[in-house]
Amino acid sequence: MSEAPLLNATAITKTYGSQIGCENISLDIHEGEVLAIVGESGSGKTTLLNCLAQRLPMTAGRVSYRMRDGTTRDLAGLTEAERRFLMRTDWGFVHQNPADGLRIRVSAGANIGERLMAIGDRHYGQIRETAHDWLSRVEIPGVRIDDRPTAFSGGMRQRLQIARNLVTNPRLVFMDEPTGGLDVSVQARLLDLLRGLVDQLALAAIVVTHDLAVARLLSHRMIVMKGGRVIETGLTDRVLDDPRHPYTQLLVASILEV
Ligand SMILES: Nc1ncnc2c1ncn2[C@@H]1O[C@H](COP(=O)(O)OP(=O)(O)OP(=O)(O)O)[C@@H](O)[C@H]1O
Repeated sequence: MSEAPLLNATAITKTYGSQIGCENISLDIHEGEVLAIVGESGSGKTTLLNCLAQRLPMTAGRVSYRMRDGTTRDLAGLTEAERRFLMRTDWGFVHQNPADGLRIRVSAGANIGERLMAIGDRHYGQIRETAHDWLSRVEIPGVRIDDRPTAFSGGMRQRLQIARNLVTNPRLVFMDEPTGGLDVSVQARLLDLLRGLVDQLALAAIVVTHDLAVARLLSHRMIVMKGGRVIETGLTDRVLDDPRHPYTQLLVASILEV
């Protein structure tokens, strides 16, 4: 892992009127590191993720990012064009609902190809070949390349969304409950696939999940949120095997009882 963090967040707060979304959160993420954000419903996980990914304006705080050219930039200072370019190239965002991250009316191949075209690729044959290659990497048969995502199962759609995000070789991928809403057996397979891709590509990822098994399998480090605040943070195995905060102890115990 490189020493300077890829992304640094300092004292992030987001309020919705008088309602606190998340409060005074600071964190670092390094290249190739997977961070899980866990906590009960309403604890502020999605709010934090969306602030980090610049999808939601923060009430206070700062996010800086080490760009591909090596310079570290305060993301509030990016121009709209720079911000869009960053999101299309170096970042990915995997939504819980694949329909939010796909263009549902165009083919699977076009869903992948579109990201490549957005960064300037113009060679149709090459784009199609890359799309084909990515479909097989996410275990979608190449013969389905011209099918629309509407003809896919939930698991296939989610795998397509992942391919669409990874085709530009991002260094950081944000994921909001990537296995939520799928059958348990489909979840397990998707999680396996995700873990393989994250390893192979040495991706950094920030993964929101309420499922501690997802955190255990995917992440190196985790933060536990409650009421908009971080109440515990540490290496995933340490937090899950030896939780220190009473709330984390409760969270871990409730899973073990199931
Ligand atoms: N658009 C909004 N307007 C007002 N309050 C909001 C809005 N979005 C979130 N909140 C509030 O902010 C707090 C954090 O919500 P958030 O969705 O970030 O939690 P979460 O941990 O992601 O929950 P879940 O797991 O249910 O998605 C909650 O109290 C929620 O009601």
